[in-house]
Amino acid sequence: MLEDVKQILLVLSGKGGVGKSTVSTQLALTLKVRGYKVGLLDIDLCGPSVPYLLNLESQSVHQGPDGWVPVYLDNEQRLGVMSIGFLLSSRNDAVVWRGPKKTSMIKQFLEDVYWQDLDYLIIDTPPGTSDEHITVMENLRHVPQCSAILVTTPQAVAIEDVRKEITFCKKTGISIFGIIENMSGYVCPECSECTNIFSSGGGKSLSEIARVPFLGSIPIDPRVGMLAGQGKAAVSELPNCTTSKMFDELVRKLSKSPTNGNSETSANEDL
Ligand SMILES: Nc1ncnc2c1ncn2[C@@H]1O[C@H](COP(=O)(O)OP(=O)(O)OP(=O)(O)O)[C@@H](O)[C@H]1O
Repeated sequence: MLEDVKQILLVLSGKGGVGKSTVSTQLALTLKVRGYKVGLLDIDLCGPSVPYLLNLESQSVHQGPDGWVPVYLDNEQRLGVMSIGFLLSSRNDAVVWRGPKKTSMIKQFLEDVYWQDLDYLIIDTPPGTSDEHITVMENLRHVPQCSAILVTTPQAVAIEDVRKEITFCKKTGISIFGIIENMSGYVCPECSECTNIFSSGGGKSLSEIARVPFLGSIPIDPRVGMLAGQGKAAVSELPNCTTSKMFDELVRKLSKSPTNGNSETSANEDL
């Protein structure tokens, strides 16, 4: 079924809490708003946040004749979502599984969801390089239309972790579409002035050293934070903010790159 997907994007980060799920959901929502058919697969088995971010927590998936039917955001059925969160009876339930069970769940997510024809499948991953990553990378490394978007924040420790993620992609043979720096400065909701709280520019510098495309910066914007849990696209609700412009630009870059970023071949091997 993944053969029917035109482009697959793995959203990765070295550290937790850097905004990976926010980037995954806003990218999926932007693609939907701009007319594409999108799937969003949340493979964070221990902390699935996509059902909450898209206000789909009360939904559940069901088995159809062709596989699991994803949960759709609305009746248009242009954004389908799959997450372990839909299989748990309550948000407070914990998944306490050893590696082999996690591996088998991820394989089912990759093989048994009936996505139908998708323009884009976005895969939101847990932080780091865990069992879930290794399984997903093993299954997707030979899929030519798959590439990775790395999310970091400007702090040195997050940049160091994304450096490891670049090495991980190279070792597993996944091409890198580019790096996004999230929480790059704070936008005051009163005057829209941007203040660099954690500094900024680390993601761009790393992209230059690693010879990986830099896709843009997203500031800390409380209005974007408030969209979490509503399932609303920043490009529709806040069309003039920096975040919306970054996502629209990213969608433009993706549409120009029908298969992948081809950046893996030119990425710096000496990180
Ligand atoms: N640019 C931003 N402006 C304001 N708030 C943001 C921004 N990016 C993320 N947030 C907020 O930061 C919190 C963490 O974001 P998110 O859940 O996307 O991170 P994550 O990297 O996916 O975390 P985890 O490691 O738990 O999966 C959320 O409350 C989210 O709304």
